[in-house]
Amino acid sequence: MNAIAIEQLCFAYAGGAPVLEIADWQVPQGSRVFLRGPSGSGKSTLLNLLSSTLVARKGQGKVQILGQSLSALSNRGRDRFRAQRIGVVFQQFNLIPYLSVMDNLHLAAHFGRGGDVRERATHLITQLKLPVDLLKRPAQALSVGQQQRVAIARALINRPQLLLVDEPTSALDRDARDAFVQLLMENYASEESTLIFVSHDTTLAQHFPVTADMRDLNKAWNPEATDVA
Ligand SMILES: Nc1ncnc2c1ncn2[C@@H]1O[C@H](COP(=O)(O)OP(=O)(O)OP(=O)(O)O)[C@@H](O)[C@H]1O
Repeated sequence: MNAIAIEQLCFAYAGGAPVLEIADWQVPQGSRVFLRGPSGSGKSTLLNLLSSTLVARKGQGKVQILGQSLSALSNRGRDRFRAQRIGVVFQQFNLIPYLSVMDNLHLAAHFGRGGDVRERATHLITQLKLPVDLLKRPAQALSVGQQQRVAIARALINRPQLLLVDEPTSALDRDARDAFVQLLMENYASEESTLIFVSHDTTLAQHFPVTADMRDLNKAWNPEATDVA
């Protein structure tokens, strides 16, 4: 099965010209894809459509995730689908600062598949090489690197089949970036799990068997209309 199947997508923000046009893009389950592209080429818009934070309206084409058409779901159905099947690590980690690490993980699990959250949280934190007593600390009392690991734990707590990662490494130095990608790969390895990793840092592409470039994928991208990073 494909983890992602896009057909005739032509997405515009309200009142604007199309910013994302993808005729056909399929990502088989189990793929690990490095997604690159200049600033403004539509990477975040694409990730938001894949996570169903944005939805292609009628006539804007088809986005299917794990065989499910996202526009066929109600808002509530999409929220449930996202919580149960998709994990995200976005640029801001979006941890709730005053809640403990455990409560942040509990909150994510509450909207997901359930099960023994405490045991799974402890297991993930250990796997991510963090001390277990960190679970009791408020998220705001952690270093940036620790918050990043907790954001990975939160994304993995519901055992997502699709993981979307958007440049969480931009604040880190080169060695820390490589370590982050390695950590992700080690902790998110199964034949069913699909990873889409967006970054400007092309040196990270070496960790991925497949690279996709928005300049090829997005026919609406016009380099003259946007600033190029
Ligand atoms: N909320 C929005 N409303 C209107 N236009 C938007 C909105 N968000 C993004 N755009 C436009 O959509 C296009 C693609 O932007 P997007 O943020 O997806 O690119 P990106 O490749 O992620 O860029 P960056 O690498 O700088 O984050 C740009 O022209 C941008 O100005």
